[in-house]
Amino acid sequence: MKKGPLSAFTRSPNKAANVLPIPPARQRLVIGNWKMHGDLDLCLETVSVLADVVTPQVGLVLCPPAPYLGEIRRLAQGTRLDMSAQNVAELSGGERTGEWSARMLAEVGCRYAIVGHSERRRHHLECDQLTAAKAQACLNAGITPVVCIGESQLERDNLLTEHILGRQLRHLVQIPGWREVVVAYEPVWAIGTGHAATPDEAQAAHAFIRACLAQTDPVAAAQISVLYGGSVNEHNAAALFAMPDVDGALVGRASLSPQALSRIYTAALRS
Ligand SMILES: O=C(CO)COP(=O)(O)O
Repeated sequence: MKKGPLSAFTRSPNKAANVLPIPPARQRLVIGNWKMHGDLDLCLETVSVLADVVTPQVGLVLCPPAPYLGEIRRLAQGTRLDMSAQNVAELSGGERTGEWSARMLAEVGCRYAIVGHSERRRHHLECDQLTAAKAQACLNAGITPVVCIGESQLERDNLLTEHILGRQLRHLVQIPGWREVVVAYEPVWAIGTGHAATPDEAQAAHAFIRACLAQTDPVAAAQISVLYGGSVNEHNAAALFAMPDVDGALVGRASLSPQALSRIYTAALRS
């Protein structure tokens, strides 16, 4: 299904009452999360290198620190590049100095927002409930949340990976709009370490994520995009993208090199 050239939207509707429609192909995405790195020069260089690389087949999303969203928007105008925020408030407004709402992100051209990144969970003590509330706030404003989940090294060592992923997903499926989210499997032990999950490890986790979601809605589970994040680079990307349940990548450090991000994107395009 992932790589089929035809989606349900391009086939003529099947009138037979007892035949399920063919689900649309999953959206494939490469997202470059700069975290708290970058500057105006990187905005210019990244858009210059990537603007002509993007095709409709795979989304390419730049996720700079919030102060640079306006600059990316200006530079990327008229291209197929999309933009994401790294964080968003769960509220639609109010007395919350230093926060911003999903509506504001939508207004300045963000199509996505990352929620529940392990660095937010660790340094800002964000929990599963708050992450789910942020995801719903995004959906209410017409933004697609990229919901990060993943286990720590200690949890992995104690064979708790499935337990942790299951808990994180249980909270997610309680929001009404969960079928519209993008999930990013980001094992904490792989983030910033240079040790990515192997393709088989990523595939096993992604299949488990889909199986968990299928307990609530099998059709939605088959259609949701599940990205892998954690030390993705231009050398390991193609093997990860070859896995049937890996629909793209959330790239950290390597996205600070526009050339590396371009090569990762090209690997996604060829998968
Ligand atoms: O956290 C990540 C992306 O959100 C992954 O970061 P790295 O690619 O630097 O490991």
